[in-house]
Amino acid sequence: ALVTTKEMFEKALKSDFAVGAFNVNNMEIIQGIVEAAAEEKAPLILQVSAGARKYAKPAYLMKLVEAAILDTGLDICLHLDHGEDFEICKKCVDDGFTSVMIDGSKHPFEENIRLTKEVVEYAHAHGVVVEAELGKLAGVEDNIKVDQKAATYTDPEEAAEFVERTGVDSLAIAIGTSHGAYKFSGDPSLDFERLKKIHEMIPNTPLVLHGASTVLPEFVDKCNAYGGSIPGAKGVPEDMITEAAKHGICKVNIDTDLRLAMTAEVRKYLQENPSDFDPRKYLGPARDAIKAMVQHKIKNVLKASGQ
Ligand SMILES: O=C(COP(=O)(O)O)N(O)CCCOP(=O)(O)O
Ligand SMILES: [Zn+2]
Repeated sequence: ALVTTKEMFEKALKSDFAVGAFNVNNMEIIQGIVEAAAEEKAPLILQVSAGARKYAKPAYLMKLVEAAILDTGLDICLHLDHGEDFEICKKCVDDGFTSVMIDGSKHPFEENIRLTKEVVEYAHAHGVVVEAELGKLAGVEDNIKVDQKAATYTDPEEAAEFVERTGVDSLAIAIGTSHGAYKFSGDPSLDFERLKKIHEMIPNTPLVLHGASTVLPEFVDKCNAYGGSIPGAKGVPEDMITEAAKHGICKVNIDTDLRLAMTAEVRKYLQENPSDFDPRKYLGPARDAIKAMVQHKIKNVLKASGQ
């Protein structure tokens, strides 16, 4: 069935695992992710950004997720990723999403609170949970661009006041991650001291980590070997994600690692099979690559198998 994150986050908050939140925008990506979660018997969040809604059209995405539930019997949370304003959050609540993010992190503190409260009121009235964001991620990813200088990490005291005043169900925090494939110019590092302080201040609030892709070198190399060019791409080491799940992180956003796995596979297939032109020939292996990546994340990084 379509479920909220309430139950899965209650469990994740008490244990050392985190729930994978994977971005979707087409059939093969949804199928690959869902098959992996079904095999791992793991809790699952499928998340749709504004860009994905524009790309695939809301009706298609909703029906694909309903089909996934019909096909597997899985409980799945359908989540709006980075909702910019009340309107898109309302639209998704009305469309049947079970969770929405209102990302007010680019606004001043008081405006972020006002906007988040407005969404919480509407969503809760319809049985939908809300994720908000405090602190700014750096980095670039489609519509999500934050100038490095303005990137400021989450303040633990502000986080406590924010959660108290908004009633939000989960909080996305900034502790050094950023969207996309170029997260660090130097050595990767997360501010674990800050994470522990935030978790101490709001121990009952599930925390969310955006920009949590590892940008696995194996897939960067594979992309580059078959016509790609993404030198210097670097993400968050997987052991840091596993560690973060021990200190309040309950939801881990992963998009870039899926993109790399899928793109590497398509590049490889097309280069090795110049006479093929049946999309099933390369979208099939791409789907398998998504499934393998998600299974790896659930099993070895999020430790969410069987949860
Ligand atoms: O946190 C993440 C992904 O982090 P990652 O890049 O480390 O996978 N997200 O919220 C995904 C944002 C995707 O937005 P868009 O569809 O506009 O490109
Ligand atoms: Zn994000």
